[in-house]
Amino acid sequence: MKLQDSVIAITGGGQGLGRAMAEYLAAKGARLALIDLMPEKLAEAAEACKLAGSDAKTYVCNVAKEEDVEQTFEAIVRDFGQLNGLVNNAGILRDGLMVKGEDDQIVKRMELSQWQAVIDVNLTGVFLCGREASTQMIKNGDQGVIINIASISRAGNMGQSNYSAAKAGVSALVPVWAKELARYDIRCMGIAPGFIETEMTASMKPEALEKMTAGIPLKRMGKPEEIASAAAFIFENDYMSGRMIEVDGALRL
Ligand SMILES: NC(=O)C1=CN([C@@H]2O[C@H](COP(=O)(O)OP(=O)(O)OC[C@H]3O[C@@H](n4cnc5c(N)ncnc54)[C@H](O)[C@@H]3O)[C@@H](O)[C@H]2O)C=CC1
Ligand SMILES: CC(C)c1ccc(C(=O)O)c(O)c1O
Repeated sequence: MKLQDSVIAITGGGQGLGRAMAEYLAAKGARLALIDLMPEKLAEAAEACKLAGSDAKTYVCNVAKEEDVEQTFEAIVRDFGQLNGLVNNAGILRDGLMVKGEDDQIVKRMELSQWQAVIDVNLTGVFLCGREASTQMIKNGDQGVIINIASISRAGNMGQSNYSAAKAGVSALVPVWAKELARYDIRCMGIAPGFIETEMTASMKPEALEKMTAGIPLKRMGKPEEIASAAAFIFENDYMSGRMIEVDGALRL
């Protein structure tokens, strides 16, 4: 798929990896539909896309709410007249051990609400956006690509029952959608990033950062642009579908 003039929706496009992907794809001529909960962050990200040389519109939407997602994707096609890509990137963390022995007691450390919040956004949100984006692409007869952003945590990371389960789930959806949607000229791929430099990691204590990077074979965190260039590669290569690309500096959990 040519990125020039294609219309790509990015969830969680207001900051972090979502914004980095938006700016990168904008510089390659893609037109962006940025979806997020935070209107101020969306406005800043859209401005950055315009500075990068392209068009961007913003949509305030909770990806975990069916009605929000339906209205958003209808609005995107109304505004742009087409939809060629979706990056399912919005995600949250609510880490905690499942249970812990404390004194003589076993304490439940991960609340059901903590589990459900992550499943709602990171798994159900991906399903809802994938379903609505593909519905609009098919209705409109648009060639399309869906990219699910997973994580190396999909392999199972301590303290992340909720997050690992959701990321394993969105990885499993990749071959399912690749098979179901191929007949409509829609491809589906996933990216599983390792530790990437973001505002969150920038605010970590230097000792903690050093300890974390020491465990990465390439001895550094990834850069947001390295995730963005993987996304661009997927959009531009029409024979890629149904697979995960791991961008993690060779780290295995
Ligand atoms: N930063 C990292 O090192 C890694 C990140 N990832 C994944 O990459 C993706 C992006 O991560 P970051 O940029 O670091 O996160 P971030 O927290 O900086 O940005 C996430 C964005 O998603 C939005 N968002 C959250 N819940 C939402 C909802 N219900 N509806 C709409 N928007 C919502 C937030 O407002 C925010 O703008 C996530 O899926 C994360 O799991 C995976 C591996 C490593
Ligand atoms: C444990 C993995 C690599 C990880 C680390 C940090 C974030 C984040 O800040 O959002 C993630 O989403 C992760 O998957």
